[in-house]
Amino acid sequence: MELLSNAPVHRSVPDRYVFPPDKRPALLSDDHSPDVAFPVIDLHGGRLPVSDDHRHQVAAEIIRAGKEYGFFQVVNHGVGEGVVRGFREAAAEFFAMPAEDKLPYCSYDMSKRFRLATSTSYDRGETLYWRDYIKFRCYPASNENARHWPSKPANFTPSLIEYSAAVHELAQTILCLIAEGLGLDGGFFAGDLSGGDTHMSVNYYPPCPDPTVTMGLLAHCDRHLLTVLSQADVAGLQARHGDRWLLVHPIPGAFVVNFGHQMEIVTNGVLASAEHRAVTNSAVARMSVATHVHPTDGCRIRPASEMVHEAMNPAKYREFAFSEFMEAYDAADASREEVLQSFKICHD
Ligand SMILES: O=C(O)CCC(=O)C(=O)O
Ligand SMILES: [Fe+2]
Repeated sequence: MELLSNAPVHRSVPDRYVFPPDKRPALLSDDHSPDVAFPVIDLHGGRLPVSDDHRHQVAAEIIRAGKEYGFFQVVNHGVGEGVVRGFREAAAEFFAMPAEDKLPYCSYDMSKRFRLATSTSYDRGETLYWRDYIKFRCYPASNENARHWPSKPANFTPSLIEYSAAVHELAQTILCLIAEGLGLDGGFFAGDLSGGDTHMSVNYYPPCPDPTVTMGLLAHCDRHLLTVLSQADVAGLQARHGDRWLLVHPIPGAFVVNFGHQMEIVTNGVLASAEHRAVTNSAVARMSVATHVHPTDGCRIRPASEMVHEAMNPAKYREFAFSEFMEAYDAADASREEVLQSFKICHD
């Protein structure tokens, strides 16, 4: 496997990374226009605000942002700066290791519990994406999960344990606020809907000599319930809003939050999962750390009864086990419409 993180610095983009013009990342909109910034929500330290009024206000902000964009950023979220920095540094050190140290982890076998690869497994076309990544289960830090984590660099495991526990707590707080904002019981998403092992993707995009002809990551929706992503201070993430791709402007220290397919299905379409993708830049390497909250494999997924009204708003999706969705997602190469097709109920 040819890793970008071990390649010599490229002076031009090799042909195998050059996309045909219709697949290149031209922004469909003016991303500088001030009216299209994704909402930034202050979480007041990350614990659930105690006063009901205050909590309702934050919950309402989240639902407003979620309905309009499917993406928002959170600040003052309670995850310590040092915790984020600690894991980001360890992950960056991992990508910087010599090829021979990384070789044992290289694999395209999606069942591997810790794997390093380049490009993506979801686009079987010839062109490669300008990206290396690691994927693994990051929480809980059980023996079953932790024994697959790399022993080098030495600070990888301790910093991951701290980071994942803090992001897990933040995700649960956000899920609680989402539930309350939708008029559901605060614990609605606790339990099986968010109780699967949490997965992590760390994406590494080295500087690219010509970002206009390459892509970092293909357009996709996340397959699980909720994503909490750190992109630090380097831009590259774009989210679809209507027919436009908008840049998610980096705010140092903030987390980007977006909904996966399961959130869209459980809320019967109210909180839709937005497509997103990553573009490259020529100046600096970019690293994003995406934490994906999963249902348990056997969890039965269906639109919540509170979100369904037989006459006015019938269920848009049939019931299924989460593991069935995972298989359909792989088979559909992550294409939003194709994957949802086999779970939709037609009402006409
Ligand atoms: O690099 C990014 O900002 C996007 C990563 C992403 O969408 C993912 O890992 O699912
Ligand atoms: Fe994603």
